[in-house]
Amino acid sequence: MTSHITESHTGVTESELSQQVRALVPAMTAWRRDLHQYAESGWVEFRTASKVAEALSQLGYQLQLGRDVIKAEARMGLPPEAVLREQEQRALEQGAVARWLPAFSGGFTGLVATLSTGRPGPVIGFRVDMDALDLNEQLDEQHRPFRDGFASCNPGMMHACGHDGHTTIGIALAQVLMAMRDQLCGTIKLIFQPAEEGTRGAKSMAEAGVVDDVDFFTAIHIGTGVPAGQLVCGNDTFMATTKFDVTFTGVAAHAGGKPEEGRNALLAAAQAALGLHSLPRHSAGASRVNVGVLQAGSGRNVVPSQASMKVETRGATNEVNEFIFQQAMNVVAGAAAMHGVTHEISLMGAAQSSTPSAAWVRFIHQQAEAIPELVKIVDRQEAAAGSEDATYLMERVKARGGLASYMVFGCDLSAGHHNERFDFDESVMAVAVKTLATLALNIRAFREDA
Ligand SMILES: O=C(O)C[C@H](NC(=O)Cc1c[nH]c2ccccc12)C(=O)O
Repeated sequence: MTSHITESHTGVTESELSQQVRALVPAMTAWRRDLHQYAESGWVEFRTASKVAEALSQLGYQLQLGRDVIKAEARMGLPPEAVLREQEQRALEQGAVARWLPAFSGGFTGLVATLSTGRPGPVIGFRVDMDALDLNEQLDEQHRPFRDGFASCNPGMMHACGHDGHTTIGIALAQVLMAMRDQLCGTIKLIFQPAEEGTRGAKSMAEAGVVDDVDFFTAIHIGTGVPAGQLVCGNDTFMATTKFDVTFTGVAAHAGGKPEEGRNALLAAAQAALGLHSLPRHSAGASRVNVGVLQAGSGRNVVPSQASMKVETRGATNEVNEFIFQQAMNVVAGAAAMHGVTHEISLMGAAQSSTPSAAWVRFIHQQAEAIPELVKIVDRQEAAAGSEDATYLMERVKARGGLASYMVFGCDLSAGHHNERFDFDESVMAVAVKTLATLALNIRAFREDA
């Protein structure tokens, strides 16, 4: 760990950093709107990742790409091969930087950019995510991205969770830190992650070892209901979650003439959906179940032989989620048995719960006090629980003796996350860049027992 570092505060003035960031505001807006317009869902962020690679390589960062930062077998919820190929081609047509694409081909759309200062000091890791949601953007004049001509041009893909902002923050942070590298020590690692939605990407980056040398780690999010001007230094409300698909396979038959020869997959799925939503709870904390998709059958007079469901379980702790998930497996198997059909389960995504490191949260809190735009700084929030696969990276850092956190930068939103009218006040990006740069510039001042 890094508590032995005793050099004094770097004395970086807020105004110098402010100037750097202010100069980048027009570029940040342009970046964000470009990424918003060419929204790419999880594992197909070919254009996005290539643009990030091009920008950071030009800045002089050392890059690790694709398979070097993503463990193939640990990826979850990957689209079919044909979709990956088609989306890569589309990215090329939409201006992806061709020379980087081979590294990302086949669903390896992540990268890590490293700045080694050459001066002794800790490794600081910042994680941003790059993927859009599977959602059609609202196309009307009331929605600013449409009005101002930067609504998504990719059907069924929309940045409705702010990851276009996160990616932009990562790029701008890279610029600021490179410009101020003489005032930095140690090593900065900027982690650009694919497929956060559905909690599918982070595990593969954790298992590739991208944070194994990281002493101080934070992931970030904007919005999530936190008011503008507010910073949450150590968000700790993430639920553990398991995402899975179920397919039921029965036997089709004449619904009038020989129904007894059929095995009804639709009824098995319906039975399972009701059973899943009536699972017993756990005394150790909150839990959730959601059957988000159920599709079955092929025709009115045919006993349905096929059904599929997309399901998620969540729990306040890993233990609660595991309990709910195991119950869910029993329900699915039971429903299949009732109707004499077979079933298959595919794991599509997962995340853990994780608690930020108290000493690092304290440091973030102290450093954030110097950012004038932050009018309220809190360590944690009681919030409607969501999930985050950055928890895999947090847990990996902590398991190796590093400190980890998850910061949320509040901002005004036009609609809730995952809504087709979602948009955010872009000024939050500069605030985030300033705050994260401050952490890196002042890391020498960190004290375990401060
Ligand atoms: O499980 C997922 O697919 C991830 C997705 N994650 C988010 O929406 C991020 C998120 C939700 N709630 C919060 C609160 C703070 C930061 C980030 C978030 C979710 O919970 O559905």
